[in-house]
Amino acid sequence: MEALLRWAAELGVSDSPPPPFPSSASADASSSSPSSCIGRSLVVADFPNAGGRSLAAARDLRRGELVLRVPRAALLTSDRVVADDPRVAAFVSAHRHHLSAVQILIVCLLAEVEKGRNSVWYTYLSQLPSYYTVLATFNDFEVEALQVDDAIWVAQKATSAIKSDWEDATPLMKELDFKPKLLMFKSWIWAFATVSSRTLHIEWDEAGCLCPVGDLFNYAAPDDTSFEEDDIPEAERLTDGGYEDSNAYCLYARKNYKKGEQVLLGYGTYTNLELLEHYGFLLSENPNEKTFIQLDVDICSIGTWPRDSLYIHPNGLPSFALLCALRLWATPVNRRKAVSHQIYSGSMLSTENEMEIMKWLISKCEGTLQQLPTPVEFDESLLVFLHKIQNSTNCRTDLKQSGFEQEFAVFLRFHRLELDCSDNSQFPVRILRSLERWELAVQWRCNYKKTLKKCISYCESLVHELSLQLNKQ
Ligand SMILES: C[S@@+](CC[C@H](N)C(=O)[O-])C[C@H]1O[C@@H](n2cnc3c(N)ncnc32)[C@H](O)[C@@H]1O
Repeated sequence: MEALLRWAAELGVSDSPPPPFPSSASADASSSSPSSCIGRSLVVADFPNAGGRSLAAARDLRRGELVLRVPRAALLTSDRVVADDPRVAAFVSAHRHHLSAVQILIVCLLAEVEKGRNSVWYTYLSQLPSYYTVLATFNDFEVEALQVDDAIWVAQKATSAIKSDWEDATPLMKELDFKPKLLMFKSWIWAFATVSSRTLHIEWDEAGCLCPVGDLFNYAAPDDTSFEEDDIPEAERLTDGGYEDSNAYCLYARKNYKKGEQVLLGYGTYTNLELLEHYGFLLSENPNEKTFIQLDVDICSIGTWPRDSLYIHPNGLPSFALLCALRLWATPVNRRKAVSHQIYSGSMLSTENEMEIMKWLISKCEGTLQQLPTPVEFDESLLVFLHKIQNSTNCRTDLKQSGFEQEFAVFLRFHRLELDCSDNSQFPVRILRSLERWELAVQWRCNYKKTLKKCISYCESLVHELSLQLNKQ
């Protein structure tokens, strides 16, 4: 890490704003060491329960302060790799018409990996994670563990899209004479996940750029109230950053931070499945989470609401659009036109109509939960077990006590492995990584089921209230 921070300093990456007057230059020079690009506003720190390696405030930071500036010379982009290497340029240009911007960036990244120590990006590349947990890395066992059809479909689609991207780009990589290891799908997935989880947006390339040091910020959901944005007028809201006229990527503090606190970026508003797909993690509390249930086509097509607006919020409440669609759907066909203004304004139509849709939602959520192979309580205990077994020094005993011997036997069979923990030996690395992804899948489905349960409770209490009202009438 020190080597990366030194290398980045040489390229002009800095966490201190450029001095406003020449006289302050000496003060700046004394506070930020040339051996590191950070230290004045940020330090590298580990947050084991909040994303691992990241950047923390080196001092109290004020909302809106520039915390990191990464000049264009330090950004790894396709055009930079191509400009530095005429051979790569020639081959890429011959294939550009049939490859996407992301495929080209992946090939450029792998071309730099291929160069090893001869790459100008070697110091940066050496600090990249050696593996990822994005959905496309999930094997069949881990995908099945998601249990919910929609999520399984998203995972399978992600893998097949990446596979077809890899197949399309393979002739170019062969022309570039990549080593057999770098031609493998595994290497492509690694490079894809690097690009997917670490690039920042730039205007001139839709694949984005890899931003050394700037890619060490972990994520917080953008409308997290900790960002203190609620009472700021839209026009004054601060963005996390972007590429600016000053020819540098500039990143700003979105809230006040105390010294030592983790400084977070809002990469965008993602559901947990999207976070898992693009970044390989999920949030136990995600304000942007959307829980979708299977809806008949007559509900989906009843109004003008897009399908992705018909969902359940993390607190169990149906989305505005879902509520409106159900109210309209539960109205007799010949009355629908007459009530449409009420529907679109979001008003309840009648106690009976509201009771009917609440009861429908209860039975839909109950039916969905019943069809899933395991109840939420089982998933919760499985999560405790999976967490424990990954850090276990005595897995045979831990396994016996857990009651998950059967599930674990299926897992081991999938990996064609015999359990041998008699000598307290650790699991092989590939098994530990699979356990990590299995845990993520169970975490995802557990959150899904909890939301459906919350929806049932919410609807039940509303039905109760409404029936009291009906009795009074
Ligand atoms: C841009 S990188 C951030 C730096 C990264 N932690 C590292 O060590 O290089 C994004 C990755 O960090 C991890 N990450 C970011 N925010 C996270 C969070 N809130 N919870 C868990 N993991 C997170 C995920 O693995 C994600 O793909």
